[in-house]
Amino acid sequence: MAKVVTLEELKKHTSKDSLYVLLHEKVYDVTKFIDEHPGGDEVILAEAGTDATEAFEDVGHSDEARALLPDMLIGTFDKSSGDIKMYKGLKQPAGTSTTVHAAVEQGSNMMYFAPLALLGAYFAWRYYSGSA
Ligand code: HEM
Repeated sequence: MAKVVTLEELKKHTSKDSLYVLLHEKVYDVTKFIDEHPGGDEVILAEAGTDATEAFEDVGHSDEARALLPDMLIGTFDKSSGDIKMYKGLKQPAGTSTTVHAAVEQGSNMMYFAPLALLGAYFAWRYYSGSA
């Protein structure tokens, strides 16, 4: 029977000596595979202890790549064992991302506006002090 892996256990296997990867709520032991990974070891190590699903899917791994997974399967991830929302790579609930996006966009508008306002103030000051 497949094992249930907790967040705590996942976080214990984050080095090349023992490395677990979390993909689609399943946990894989990639320790033996890491040196053979065509994408290199660093990209997988960067996802250690977190949810690698989005990184894995963004690459568009082939069916051959996916066929390697069952051999490395340890078990399913216990979602109740940690705050899944803290996970990098997991989709935000609908709405949140647009709110965040808008806030970031507003922030960057301010970044343009602030120097322009200062420049305007400087020229206004020059104009008025020059004519006095
Ligand atoms: C543990 C599960 C993984 C397996 C079995 C796996 C397997 C493979 C395989 C077989 C390839 C060759 C291309 C293909 O067939 O799609 C590949 C490429 C690649 N993988 Fe993974 N991979 C895994 C996880 C990851 C993760 C978590 C990342 C993180 C970003 C990643 C990043 C890449 C990249 C960037 C390439 C492209 C390399 C290139 O074309 O230069 N892989 N992977």
